[in-house]
Amino acid sequence: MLIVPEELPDGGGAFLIAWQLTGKRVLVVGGGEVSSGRIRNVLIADALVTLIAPADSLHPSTRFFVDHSDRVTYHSRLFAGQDDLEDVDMVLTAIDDVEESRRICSLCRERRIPVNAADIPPLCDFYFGSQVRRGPLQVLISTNGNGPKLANIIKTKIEAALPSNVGRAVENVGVLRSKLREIAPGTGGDVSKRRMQWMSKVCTSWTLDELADMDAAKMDELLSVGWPENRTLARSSHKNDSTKNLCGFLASGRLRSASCGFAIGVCVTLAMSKKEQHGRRSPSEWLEHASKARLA
Ligand SMILES: C[C@@]1(CC(=O)O)C2=NC(=C\c3[nH]c(c(CCC(=O)O)c3CC(=O)O)Cc3[nH]c(c(CC(=O)O)c3CCC(=O)O)/C=C3\N/C(=C\2)[C@@H](CCC(=O)O)[C@]3(C)CC(=O)O)/[C@H]1CCC(=O)O
Ligand SMILES: NC(=O)c1ccc[n+]([C@@H]2O[C@H](COP(=O)([O-])OP(=O)(O)OC[C@H]3O[C@@H](n4cnc5c(N)ncnc54)[C@H](O)[C@@H]3O)[C@@H](O)[C@H]2O)c1
Repeated sequence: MLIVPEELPDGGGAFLIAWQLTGKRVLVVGGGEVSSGRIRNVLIADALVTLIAPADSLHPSTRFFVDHSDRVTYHSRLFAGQDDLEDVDMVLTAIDDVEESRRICSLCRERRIPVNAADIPPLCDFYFGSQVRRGPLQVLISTNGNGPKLANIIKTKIEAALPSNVGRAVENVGVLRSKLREIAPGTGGDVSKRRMQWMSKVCTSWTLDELADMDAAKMDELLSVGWPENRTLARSSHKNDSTKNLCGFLASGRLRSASCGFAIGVCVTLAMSKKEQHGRRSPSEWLEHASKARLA
């Protein structure tokens, strides 16, 4: 829920976004080691790369991308001028010539093409950051130019703190969301609101391990039983078979008897004590715990 702010935010930060580059053309100028890192970063985002750099100066990893990726178009020469900027959506310079970087950046600015000049912050429209990637999970660590090495050190801490299955959990939630959109399509309005509320409930009531272990059958059950009845069938409340059937049955509202309330109470208590015993945490609880424990 959006709370009306009491004061304006402090400035001095950068705008953090997950820029979508699928099918966009990125020009990389320079073929050294830094260039190869840049190429890798934009290939991960499915960009189309044009590389301009003399062949005799290509770093082996840059050469590898030229030789193995059909998304990389290579020109063995120096940057020629504005014609090289035709139909380009983003420019990354990684050259050992600050004056030439300056010239390329000003040509880009004339065309309003976003540009990064490696290690020359005043010329950059955006900075690179240190990155953690686990499947579709992407964490960007930026010190906003204050300490790139520190960004790298913090990245290592975050990597060590993340559970190994976090990427799988995110992937599964993505699959579940797209399946949900198939059975409950539409943008905006009540259906969208209901979808968002239900997905939020699934993410908060299932543990990270459970989300990571969610298979196709479990997703189908969630969508065919949980979604219509607005329940999340959180596995922690029906892990063993005796409670599973009873709780599922009772909570579905199909059994109408005087014993109903008592039975549900027992199931919930059992499930809750089980949850406490194993100390399982939902992703949001886990993140809160991890940030306190590891980054303190
Ligand atoms: C994240 C990462 C991505 C990447 O570039 O690939 C990155 N630098 C990385 C490493 C790194 N860079 C440098 C060192 C040596 C130690 C040190 O100086 O601290 C190390 C550490 C190492 O090599 O281990 C030197 C350096 N970097 C910049 C300057 C110029 C200046 O500050 O004026 C100088 C000094 C040159 C000099 O002194 O002459 C500038 C920038 N570097 C940035 C990003 C942007 C700000 C990011 C942020 O603040 O978060 C920004 C502003 C522009 C940009 O390039 O986009 C990558 C981490 C990869 C990883 O995760 O391991
Ligand atoms: N951000 C970082 O982590 C980081 C780390 C090291 C260096 N750097 C900086 O990045 C830049 C590149 O570093 P590197 O180690 O890859 O350098 P490098 O010297 O290995 O490679 C430079 C490349 O640029 C090419 N080049 C030079 N002028 C060109 C032009 N006009 N047109 C096309 N290609 C041209 C060269 O032929 C070569 O392929 C340097 O300015 C360096 O200070 C950044």
